[in-house]
Amino acid sequence: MSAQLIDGKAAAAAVRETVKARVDQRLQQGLRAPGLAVILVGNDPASEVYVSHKRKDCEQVGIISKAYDLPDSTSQQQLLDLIDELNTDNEVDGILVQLPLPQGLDASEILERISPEKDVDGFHPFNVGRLAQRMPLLRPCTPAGIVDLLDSTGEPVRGQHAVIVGASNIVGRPMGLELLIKGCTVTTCHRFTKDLQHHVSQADIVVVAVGKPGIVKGEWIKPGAVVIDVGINRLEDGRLIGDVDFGPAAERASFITPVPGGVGPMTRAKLLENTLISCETLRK
Ligand SMILES: Nc1nc2c(c(=O)[nH]1)N[C@@H](CN(C=O)c1ccc(C(=O)N[C@@H](CCC(=O)O)C(=O)O)cc1)CN2
Repeated sequence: MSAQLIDGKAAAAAVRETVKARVDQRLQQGLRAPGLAVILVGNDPASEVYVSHKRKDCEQVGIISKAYDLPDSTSQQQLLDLIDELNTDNEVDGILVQLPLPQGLDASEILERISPEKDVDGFHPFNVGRLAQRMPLLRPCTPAGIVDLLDSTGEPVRGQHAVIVGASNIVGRPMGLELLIKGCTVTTCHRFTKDLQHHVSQADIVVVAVGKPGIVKGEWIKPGAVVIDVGINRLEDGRLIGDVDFGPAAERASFITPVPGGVGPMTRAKLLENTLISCETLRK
């Protein structure tokens, strides 16, 4: 492997430390700790793991997390009512609804019900619109974390050709908006893209967020490119792998994120940062 690994765990630890220092300062000033409501509906095993990690992260930095573990049978109206209640709860700065939601629930309607200033996932159309207009307030956590990881390499980002594989609302689309703000020329590939290899092989920066192991082959990577792998795929033997063929890609890339230990930890750290931003600047 010739690429340097981008250490998401270390970067996330640094973000947590900054958030914790600020929370401690608030407490010393007699201010309340930030509060985050974490809503989990159903029993998707991966979501249960992510939510429990998020709750532990909160504890570590002094954010008060309130747990709402709801059954699979929760109705759209019950979830909307809970969000209405949390929107007016003065001790709640952030509301997070873990995705995916069970079938039958309309995630768009639910996410849009969250007050934009409590939307710590940054998924509300208001926050996406702010990002699109280069005036971000609460930024979607995964793309915001990736920007920090790119900056941490010390490589130039402005003027680079970034190719994003995957056009989801959570990652691909806001990633494009973040990279436009950073001054990249952005290409977004998706399920109808005709020649994925052609686009990926042109990229100085490749961000892959599809959820399909091996969708990007190592030999497609332009020598010296920076590779960011957002995919988290669990194999039958329990191992986690990304969307990119890691070994061959690492032979060609200058920097690459590992899975696990790359983008995932930063996604969680950015949630803490957003909760602090909401508490300190948006809800004062
Ligand atoms: N409401 C949200 N739902 C979902 C989001 C999101 O940002 N907001 N993103 C993903 C899942 N996700 C966060 O919720 C997430 C996934 C993975 C990790 C992570 O730390 N991964 C570790 C490995 C963890 C493991 O052992 O399974 C790593 O990559 O090192 C954090 C957050 C979908 N839903």
